[in-house]
Amino acid sequence: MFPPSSCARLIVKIGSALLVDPDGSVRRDWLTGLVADIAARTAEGQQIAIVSSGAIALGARRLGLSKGGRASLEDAQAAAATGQIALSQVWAELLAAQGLNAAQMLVTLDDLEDRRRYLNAAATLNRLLSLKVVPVINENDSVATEEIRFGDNDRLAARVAQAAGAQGVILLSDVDGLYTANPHTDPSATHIASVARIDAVAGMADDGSGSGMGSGGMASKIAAARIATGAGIPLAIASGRIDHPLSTPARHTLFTAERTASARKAWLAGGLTAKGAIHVDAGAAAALGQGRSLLAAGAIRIDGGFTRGDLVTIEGPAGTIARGLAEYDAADTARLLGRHSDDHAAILGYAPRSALVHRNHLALL
Ligand SMILES: Nc1ncnc2c1ncn2[C@@H]1O[C@H](COP(=O)(O)OP(=O)(O)O)[C@@H](O)[C@H]1O
Ligand SMILES: N[C@@H](CCC(=O)OP(=O)(O)O)C(=O)O
Repeated sequence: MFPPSSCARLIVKIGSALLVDPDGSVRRDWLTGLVADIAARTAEGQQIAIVSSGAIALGARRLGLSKGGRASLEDAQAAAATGQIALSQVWAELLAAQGLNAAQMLVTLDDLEDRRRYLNAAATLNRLLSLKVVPVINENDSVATEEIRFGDNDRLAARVAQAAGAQGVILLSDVDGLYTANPHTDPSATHIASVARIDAVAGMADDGSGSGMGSGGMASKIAAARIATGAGIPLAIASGRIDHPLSTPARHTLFTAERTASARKAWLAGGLTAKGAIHVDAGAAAALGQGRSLLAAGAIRIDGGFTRGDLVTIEGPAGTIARGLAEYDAADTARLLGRHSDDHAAILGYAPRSALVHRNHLALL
């Protein structure tokens, strides 16, 4: 599928029904096979982050809560808190058996919508992946309130893909893709292999979760596809109802993303007003053109009073060359101008980011 081995960074989202049996136990054998796939890909150099659902389903069973723990927000939050610790334990154990370190990240909608927190989460993800750790991510259900919840991990996976600068997202579900209608209720529904225009398929999803365990359903997967492809990242919906789903070719639906660069550019530029500018020398301008991050050594001066996470333009000798998100506020950026990365800690007195604008958060114009 698309094929995932071609993505240097891949986000794999796993729905509740794949992780948890109806009796409330973890589907360990299946998960062991999936983790073996992850280990094989990691050994080949691919970086994989997992978005794992299942905390509520697992916790509800342990606490004996009705309606899968979804009778009330309080129940769901108690179930999530109880299930999450068990879920993390299983992931850590199975990944360790393959010689891999697991890292848990629990995030709320706010964490990825607020620029500064988004950048922090992105930096953490980036570091974990570069350290060959497997991040296991879920929504922080036990603290997120109803208004601010993602409520489904499909869209969370798409946002995580943006934050990680991933090249692909796979949503593993109990269904092998999008059909013209819900295949469980409409026998005439036919499978769709590829989607280029999301508006054309938006009406095909039933409300709610087919398995009754998750919360998203197909509608949230289509919403996730809109977010991912809008950021230039292709997304596939594939069945996890097979052993070794990441190494077995199988039918799936691929939402294609065209014009990656301009989609990213649109995402960065969309709705945001630049708060300042960083002027760079010709060497830095050339490095940006080759897809590198903006290092302080090539920066000459700044304009504006931006803070960390604000959109800034990057001005080369011949005019504006890029837009990106500042890793430091204006005062700290000014102190770092022209200085080598090794000196940053001594100048600022705190652990520095390596770049003024990271390439994952930079769009060339
Ligand atoms: N057009 C559609 N094509 C495929 N599945 C659909 C469609 N509309 C609704 N569904 C339902 O969506 C379900 C997948 O969503 P869900 O159960 O929430 O999975 P997950 O737990 O993997 O997020 C399918 O099993 C199916 O019942
Ligand atoms: N954060 C929730 C998962 C919510 C969710 O999206 O579930 P699913 O539709 O099965 O992927 C949990 O861990 O139970």
